[in-house]
Amino acid sequence: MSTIRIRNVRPYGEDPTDLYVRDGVLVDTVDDPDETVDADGLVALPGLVDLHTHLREPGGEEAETVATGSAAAALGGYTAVFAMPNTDPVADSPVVVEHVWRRGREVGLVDVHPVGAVTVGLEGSKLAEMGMMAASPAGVRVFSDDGRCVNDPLIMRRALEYARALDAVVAQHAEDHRLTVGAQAHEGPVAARLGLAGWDPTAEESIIARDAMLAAAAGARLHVCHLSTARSAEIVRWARGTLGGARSGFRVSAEVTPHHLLLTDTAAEDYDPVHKVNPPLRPSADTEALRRALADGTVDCVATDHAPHAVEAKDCEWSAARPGMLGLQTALPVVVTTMVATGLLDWRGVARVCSEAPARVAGLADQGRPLSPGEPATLTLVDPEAAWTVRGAALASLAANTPYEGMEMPVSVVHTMLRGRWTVQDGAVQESGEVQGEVQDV
Ligand SMILES: NC(=O)N[C@@H](CC(=O)O)C(=O)O
Ligand SMILES: [Zn+2]
Ligand SMILES: [Zn+2]
Repeated sequence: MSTIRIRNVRPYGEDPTDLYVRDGVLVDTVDDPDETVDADGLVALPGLVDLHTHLREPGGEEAETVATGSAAAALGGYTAVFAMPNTDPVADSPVVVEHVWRRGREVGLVDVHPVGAVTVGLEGSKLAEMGMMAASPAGVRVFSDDGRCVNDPLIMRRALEYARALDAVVAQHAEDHRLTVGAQAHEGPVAARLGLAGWDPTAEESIIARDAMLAAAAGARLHVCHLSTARSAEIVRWARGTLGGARSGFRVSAEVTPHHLLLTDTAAEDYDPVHKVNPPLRPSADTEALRRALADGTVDCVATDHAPHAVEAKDCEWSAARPGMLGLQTALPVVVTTMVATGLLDWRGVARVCSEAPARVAGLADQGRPLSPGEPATLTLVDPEAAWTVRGAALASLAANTPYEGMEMPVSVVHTMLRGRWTVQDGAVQESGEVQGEVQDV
């Protein structure tokens, strides 16, 4: 492998320096590097890690594939993504998770870690082969029925007990489905005025409280997917403190999506299903509380919930449309808009919530690492001044369902590097077509 000098770069937005790479690892210095890149004051961050991505393969290849989703991820500054199992077939067995994992390695743009389903077919009634998925080459350590909630408390308890034994985490899509039958938008004055059936926030909050208690009793790790209300954050805070206390092994973590930090329920006023998402967009009091909870560490990290949908699934009346929106290429700029421009986080904080914390939640050893000698050369270089305008058709995803169409984003990802190899240079994907570096085998 080669040696690289990245000149005049600002790690975490701090003082300019040079970074050196040898054989995929950051080193103190290199004499006579094979390649020199002038970063011209770009901000360097550890490669971003997304705990919540829908890559749609297998079965949904009209909306996204491992290849197109990996390209979108790399362009967004990501070096690792967790692919949700609500595919067709569902990723509830070693054969499906291995397929996704192998495709990720073949594409080679980001580390693709399959999330295993908690229950067979996401049906909520019978536990999936969690142990077999954990033992497979895909080394599954995150389990979720995302898209659906593990609603049955006894199944959830058993899943948490297995997860604890496997040193894995259960990521819950917190939604009591009994409370959201037919729900279309956040239950409140906006939905009432628009004539859309309300999605009761208690459906989310009650499951988070219940799961925190089940996880504490099991001494297990629970991760809350796409937390969306102020009260949900309060419950996580309580679970960490009062409930957490002396219980060994118990830990609750939580993620918030960029769209729940920026957009509010009034977005539905245009009846454009591009704004339909699960959980629904909430009022501004919630968005603001979520920003504060992310800043103070109550919410650990940002996760995109990148949910590509084919035109047919979105180009229809609101109630018939599928929920979900694109996120990988707009996540970092939205975090800058909502958290950095508002003074809630600096670039160190962005590295924490977009890279270090998600890597820690998922137990990744070689992602979310400091930008220091001896660490993997896995990073992204961001131009903090380069604004761009979002065009769904120009994004790398096969689908175009971005809620930010025509919106100006304040920063641009310029280069992304995975273990010493450029996956993106000057905003363009560098195709590799082969497995690069070491992906954590088990
Ligand atoms: N978020 C969504 O609205 N949709 C997700 C499922 C999910 O994350 O619950 C999808 O798979 O499309
Ligand atoms: Zn979900
Ligand atoms: Zn999801």
